[in-house]
Amino acid sequence: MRRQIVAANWKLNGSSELVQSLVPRVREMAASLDNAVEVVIMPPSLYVGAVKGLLQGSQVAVGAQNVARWQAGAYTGEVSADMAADLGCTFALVGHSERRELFGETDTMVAEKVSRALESGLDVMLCVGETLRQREFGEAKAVVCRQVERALAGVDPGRGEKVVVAYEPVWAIGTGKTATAEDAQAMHQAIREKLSQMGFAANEMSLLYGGSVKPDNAGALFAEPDIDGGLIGGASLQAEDFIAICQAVGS
Ligand SMILES: O=C(CO)COP(=O)(O)O
Repeated sequence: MRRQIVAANWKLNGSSELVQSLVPRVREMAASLDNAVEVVIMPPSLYVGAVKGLLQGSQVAVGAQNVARWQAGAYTGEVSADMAADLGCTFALVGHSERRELFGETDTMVAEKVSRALESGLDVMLCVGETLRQREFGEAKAVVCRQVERALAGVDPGRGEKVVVAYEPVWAIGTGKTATAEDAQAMHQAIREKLSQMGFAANEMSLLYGGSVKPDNAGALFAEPDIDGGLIGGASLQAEDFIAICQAVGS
């Protein structure tokens, strides 16, 4: 059974005040959702404990936006997958394009982080996506499939249920430009084929779309057969918008 998931990536946004005002509203509205969507909040790691505390007894999950390549040691400023799991996270976002571009994360580092997250019992939300230039050169599918292959090369294909892939075209993130539902579907299909070639039970795996998802475009994206939910940046900071996007799954 393919999971339907909508995840909030707060990125470097938030405060104690935002946690206190937003999380209870998401919790309340998630409880009244009439679909089976899994809702995940991924705040900056310093707020994970506070967010988790406000979600006790709720089905809304918490995730880490990033984990270290190491589980412990002299790595100042890092947060490990073990620590995220210890604080009640059930997901780790790995390989976001902002991490790849701004923090120099290579496919090798992404693969190491995938391994650490799985070792810690977390579900991995692996982000992949092409730049505008790569798309214009007709390389989008090759780039994305290579990212999938390299990130998951060390993962036992029998563990596919622990892996979610989020396709986020770099040119659509925070720009207001969304991939058309048809283009996104075509890429999701290519990702599923790649996963299948790698030996994963690809039809059982959940593939999310991210990049300027808003309440007014979520329905069309989620109606596509290979798009199982979304990874939401800006719109996840507004309770109404985020919940409207959650409601668009399966509707
Ligand atoms: O990067 C994203 C989620 O991880 C998408 O961000 P936006 O929804 O702000 O475009």
